[in-house]
Formats: sequence, structure tokens, C-alpha cells
Amino acid sequence: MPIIEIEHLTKDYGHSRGIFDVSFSVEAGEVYGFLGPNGAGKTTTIRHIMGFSRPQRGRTLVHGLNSWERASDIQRELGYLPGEIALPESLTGTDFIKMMADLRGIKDMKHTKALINKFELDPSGSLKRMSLGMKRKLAIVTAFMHDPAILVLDEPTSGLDPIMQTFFIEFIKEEKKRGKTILISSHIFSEIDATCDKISIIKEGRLISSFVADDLRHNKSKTYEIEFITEEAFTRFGVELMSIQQIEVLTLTPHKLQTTLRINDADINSLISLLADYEVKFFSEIKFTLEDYFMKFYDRNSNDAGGAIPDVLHRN
Ligand SMILES: Nc1ncnc2c1ncn2[C@@H]1O[C@H](COP(=O)(O)OP(=O)(O)OP(=O)(O)O)[C@@H](O)[C@H]1O
Repeated sequence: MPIIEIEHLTKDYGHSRGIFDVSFSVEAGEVYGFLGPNGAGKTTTIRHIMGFSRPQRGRTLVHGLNSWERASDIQRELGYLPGEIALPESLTGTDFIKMMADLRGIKDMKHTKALINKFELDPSGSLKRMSLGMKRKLAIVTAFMHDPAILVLDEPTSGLDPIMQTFFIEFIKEEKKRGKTILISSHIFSEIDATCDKISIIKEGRLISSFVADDLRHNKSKTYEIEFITEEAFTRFGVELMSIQQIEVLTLTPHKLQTTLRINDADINSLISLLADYEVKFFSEIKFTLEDYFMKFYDRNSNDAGGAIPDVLHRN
């Protein structure tokens, strides 16, 4: 049974804002990336998972429990890192940690102290004067302090400096190894790419793609760029290509003597033997990244809704 299930979740705020018929599920031990730009609907979806918001249609389940009906059980069990952190400014960080420990019934503070050290947090100061990064670290500590099996992290690295962002990615990998189930919302490709097993992309409140991250990383067809030394070689190659069905020509740029091609891994030897008869300046793979894939959906000039790489798609 999936640990987190989102089924046809809809919350219509009017004027096309909100989320519409969103469905995906997170299995035990998975790190699941929820990727979308500002205003796409990530926080709205997460607030429903946490039971803070009542769906207009559809439902969310955590461990089979309906989030809205069992909100307090879910909020007690999960580790939750909100996208926007509102902390009581009259307290110090230490007071806040103590308050959260009391709320969660934590007696042994060993794990909390280890997290404070890990994230190099000095919680002694007043929350009013803490920087955004310090507040984010404090929120991370309180999300993980009860060592929850399930974590829901909304834009977890926003406000952290690049070194801390990298550190956080390593921390998530360690938590995954410890068997945690983690949902991360983000608009940062690198952190989703570095941590997630599965990814859903949300655009304007609608899920537009859900896929296994490795299918994108190890796509069976690859794109190569080749530059020839002479015009004669470039032209002859262009003509010869027309008779080879396995190779898809993406671009031919005569003034640069360059071409880009897409070919299945299984057919790569035929391309290499073909090139042996030509004087080539360079031959290199153009890596297809999560960002490239994502941008296909967001390129306003493109009618191609990501369809060029059909074999990476696995809709839920
Ligand atoms: N309570 C609300 N009332 C009206 N509109 C809302 C409300 N909450 C969210 N929205 C709208 O719903 C859409 C989705 O917002 P949401 O905060 O879920 O996006 P997001 O993907 O989390 O973006 P961000 O990365 O900026 O946090 C936005 O257009 C937002 O303005």
C-alpha cells in the first residue's frame, strides 16, 4: 500500500487558481519530487496532505488515513517542513525547540541535539532576530526531531546558503538509506534530480507528468553533436544520413559544419562505424537533464508538451 496517496485532489480558488484533479502516490522508502514553479500548486497540495485544508473534490490519504478526517494523527506522526516559516517571535530558538519537544512528547533530546550539531544551529538567540537561513535550519531540526518515518518538505532549501543546500541533499540521501519516505516540493532541479526516485511536474494546478527519475537519467536514446573538419565531409555525411533510418537528424548547421543527431543506444555502433570514414573535429553527447525535460512544458513558444522523449513517461 502506498504511504501517501493523492486522489483526484481539487481545490478551486477561482480565476484558474488552485489545484485540479491532482493524483499521485508515494511508496514506502521512496523520495518523491514535486516540481513546479511559483504558484503551480505545490503548497496547496501539501497542505491537503497535512490535513490543514479540506478538499473540494478527491482526497489524500497517509498510511490509509484520510488527511482531513485524521488531521491531528497525521500532523503528530509526520515530519513537516512548511514552505513559509512563521515562528513565534517572542521566543528564543531554544524555547521553540523545547515547546516542540513537549508537544511531541519527546523526553530524550539526544537525536534533537545531534540534529542541532549537524546543521550547526545556534538556537540560543531570539527568533525575532534570526536570519531566514537560521529559521530554516530551526524548522528542519523540528521537522526531523521525532525521527519520523514520513516527511513532507515544502521547498526545504529555500533560504539556505549553497553549502547548506548541498549538505541538506546529503542529509536526505542518508535519511532515505534509513528507510524514510519523503515528499519534497521544489522548483530547484538539482536538488530534485540529486535525491528523488520519482518525480511529478505540476503546472497551473494540474499534474502534467509523473515519471521514474532513472528513466530520464538513463534514457535509451541519446543526442550527439558532431562537428566535421571539412565542408566536403559535412555535406557527404548529410547525404549518407538520409539512407540510415536508425538515426534521427535534429539539426544540420552548414556554417558551423555541425549536426545534432538522436540515436538509440542499441544502434550506436552503426553511427561510430559510419563516422570512421569522416574527418571529425569532435563528437560529444548532449546530456538531457531534468531541467531540459521540465522546460519543454514551460517553453511558451513550444507546442511540444514534452512529447519528444516519450519513453521517459510513466503516468500514474
Ligand atoms: N487561500 C488561498 N486563496 C486563494 N488563492 C490561493 C490560496 N492559496 C493558494 N492560492 C493560489 O493557488 C495557486 C497555487 O498556490 P500554491 O501556493 O499552492 O503554489 P506553489 O506551487 O506552492 O507556489 P510557491 O512556490 O510560490 O509557494 C496560486 O495561484 C495561489 O495564488
